[in-house]
Amino acid sequence: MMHDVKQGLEKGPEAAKPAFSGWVAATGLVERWLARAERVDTLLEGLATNLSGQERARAQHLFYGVVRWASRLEAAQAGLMAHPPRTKVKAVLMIAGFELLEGGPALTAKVIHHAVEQAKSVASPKEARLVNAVARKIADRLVAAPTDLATEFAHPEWLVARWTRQLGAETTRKLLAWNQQPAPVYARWRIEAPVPAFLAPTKWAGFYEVKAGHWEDIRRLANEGAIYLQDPSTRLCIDLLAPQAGEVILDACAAPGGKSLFMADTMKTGKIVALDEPVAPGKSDIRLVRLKENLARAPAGVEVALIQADLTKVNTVFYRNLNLPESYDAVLLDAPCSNTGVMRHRIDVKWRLQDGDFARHGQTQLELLHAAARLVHPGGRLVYSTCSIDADENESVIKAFFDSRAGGPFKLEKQVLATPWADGHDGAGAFLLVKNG
Ligand SMILES: C[S@@+](CC[C@H](N)C(=O)[O-])C[C@H]1O[C@@H](n2cnc3c(N)ncnc32)[C@H](O)[C@@H]1O
Repeated sequence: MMHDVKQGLEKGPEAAKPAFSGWVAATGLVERWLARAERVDTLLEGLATNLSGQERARAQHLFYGVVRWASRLEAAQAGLMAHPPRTKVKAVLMIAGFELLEGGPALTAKVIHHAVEQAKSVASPKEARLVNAVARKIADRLVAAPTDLATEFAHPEWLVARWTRQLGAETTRKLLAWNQQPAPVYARWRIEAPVPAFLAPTKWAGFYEVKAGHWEDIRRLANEGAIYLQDPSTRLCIDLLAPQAGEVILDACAAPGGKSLFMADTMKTGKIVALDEPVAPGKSDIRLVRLKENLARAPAGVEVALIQADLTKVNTVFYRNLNLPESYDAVLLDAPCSNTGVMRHRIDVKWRLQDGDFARHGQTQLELLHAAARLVHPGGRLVYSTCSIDADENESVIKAFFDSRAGGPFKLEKQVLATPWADGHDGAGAFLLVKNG
């Protein structure tokens, strides 16, 4: 049977839905990722719904594994073939390579046999013979001990060099090893009801680790609003902001709304204005769709308003014209960032990131911070937060703010910097700035 590049992906409602295996679905995902550099989360959203829960989990596991280890898997097949294979065949070899890395030498024969059998249908019998010959050499290369951190942990060299300069080699190794581990799924429990047994308590109050094999239950609980899937690190900025009942709060970079909902759950009564920038032409509006869905789940006592605007371009008249407050008891600025604290979840970030991005983000973050600061009531609170572990996006932004005139009325009350290797969850930065009364 021949499949096209969309194997395992939805082709529209009219298309027949054959029951693909997770392995075959993973080949389709890897092929598209290799061919067009589509984002991992976008590709997964399109994964066929006719896969069983187990096969879906398998597809995701293999796809994530390949993306996590991409540079090492690419290096293992480099120069082994006289001509570059079709992307489909490269995808087969990369999945087999990941299984070889994961399973170790004891599984070599089994993994290669399976990959060859799959290649016969996914690609062609001739290409299956190529897979058979090449996969053996890949297996030999993958057992050889890597000589440097970037190769060993499949990260870009420049990023490893940057972290080594900032953190030292030992901590960088811990961070790299952390990033390469499959991430547990965490749920924040939102309702007054007994927590089901497939949610295991964690040391972070209100957060539970989802046990494997319960995806349908999780989907149902999320749809019912009993849980919200988010990492325990998300609590840090909310704890600093400490939303109070009856307050009027601006979530200045709100989409997809995980923290808006967290604040609404914490305050139980009051008002949240959730702002995020308009969707650029040709871009997906999925984050705003999710924001709307999440705001709709806020407790009844919390009034919510959603606005699409560029925070840096609107002034108080804009809010007044919308009948919204011109200043707020508290403002959360959860700024766009490099995502270096969440690379265990956002597995393709490292392949997109560039060295210059840190300075670029820092500049944007400072502009956003200036804009957010203008919207804080006298005596009000402003929390600046990122999911970055980089000082250029955390301490340096706060320092530049206090070095400017806009920082004058504010005092830095408290700051939290979470790092995965020390805290055991995603990395994050959060800074509480209080405005003079
Ligand atoms: C880290 S995300 C926010 C995540 C969100 N707080 C949550 O917990 O779900 C940063 C957000 O900032 C938004 N953003 C970036 N620049 C903006 C701007 N100039 N004005 C408003 N929103 C902006 C992005 O669209 C993105 O949704």
